Amino acid sequence: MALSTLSALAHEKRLNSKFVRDEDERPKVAYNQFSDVIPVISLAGIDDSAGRRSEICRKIVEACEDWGIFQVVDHGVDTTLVSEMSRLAREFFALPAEEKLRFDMTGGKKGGFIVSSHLQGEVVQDWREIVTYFSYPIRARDYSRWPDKPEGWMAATEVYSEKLMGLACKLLEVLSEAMGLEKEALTKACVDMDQKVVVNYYPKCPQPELTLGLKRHTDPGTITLLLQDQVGGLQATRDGGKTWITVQPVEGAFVVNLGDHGHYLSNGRFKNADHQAVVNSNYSRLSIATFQNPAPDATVYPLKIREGEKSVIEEPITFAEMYKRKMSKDLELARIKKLAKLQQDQELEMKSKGPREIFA
Ligand SMILES: O=C1C[C@@H](c2ccc(O)c(O)c2)Oc2cc(O)cc(O)c21
Ligand SMILES: O=C(O)CCC(=O)C(=O)O
Ligand SMILES: [Fe+2]
Repeated sequence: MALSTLSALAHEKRLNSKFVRDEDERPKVAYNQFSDVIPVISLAGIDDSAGRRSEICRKIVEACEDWGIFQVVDHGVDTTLVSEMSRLAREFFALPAEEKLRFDMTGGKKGGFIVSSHLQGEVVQDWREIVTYFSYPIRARDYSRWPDKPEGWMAATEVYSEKLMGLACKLLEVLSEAMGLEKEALTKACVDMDQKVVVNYYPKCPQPELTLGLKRHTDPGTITLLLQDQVGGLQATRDGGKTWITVQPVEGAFVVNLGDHGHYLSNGRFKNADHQAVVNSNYSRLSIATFQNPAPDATVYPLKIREGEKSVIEEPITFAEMYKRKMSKDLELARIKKLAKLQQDQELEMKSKGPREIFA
């Protein structure tokens, strides 16, 4: 059975088996057990080179070296626009299934609505619905894949995309300077920057301890700006998934995280944040991720290799190739995991049966 939306499953008592994760992948920390280790940085005064700028830049760079994640407030994106975006996004997910499915993107359509994972071939499903649209470069926009409901959504998303592109470029300027390069170095390395907006909706979940809203990953692109509501669920790890922290939601803030491209361009100096989203049975949750990616044919190679360092990348490759390799690696890992699980189940079955039953 193909999944249409999660609404029906959300009302069941037990979690549908398609969403049940292996024990090692299940949440280790609650969605609302917040940590304050991820810094919240005010950008007020960032354009004033004689004033607070150097202090702000220092904090941003420290956070990128430490976790690859920080939050920004006083970022200059209008608060009314931000709350309009959240309100309209929530209204979209509250539409009847057939309205959302008018934008169904199964079968590889570029943008629209889909349930769960974007990775075909994943064995276990993520407990989320998404609506996504490609906003930059402007010439590549396909408005027929942008939802036309609720009213006002399209106009709000256009302005939102433009403002977030501006904020992302400003943050990349800070990181370029920290690498001892010209301000535009990172944006230039993206050639013609792509932007993709993914709105994640995580319905209430009957057994949240068995599943994830979005499995552990690093974002592939340069930098991601995430707007989250006050529920909580975004988690990060710095030790390969042994321990996790839940990011404290801050009203009106953007969570900023670096992706693989940002990590490689800095030759590993800036971390690509390793993160996931957990769900809960009390509240549904909404987050809006704005991915800033390089153009597919942009070259991926460190912009600066410090003395005594080796490049983290063997040879220059295109972003399209980097993305393809990441996807195949993710799928290969999923395949190995599935095989290992099958084998383990078979061994358990053999052990539970006596030799007479097996050879009978
Ligand atoms: O949905 C996501 C999450 C994330 C991601 C990308 C690639 C992976 O292999 C992975 O495990 C997670 O970043 C994204 C980047 C995009 O451009 C689109 C997405 O839908 C996503
Ligand atoms: O919803 C969240 O908190 C995380 C979303 C995310 O990591 C993503 O969309 O890539
Ligand atoms: Fe992510």
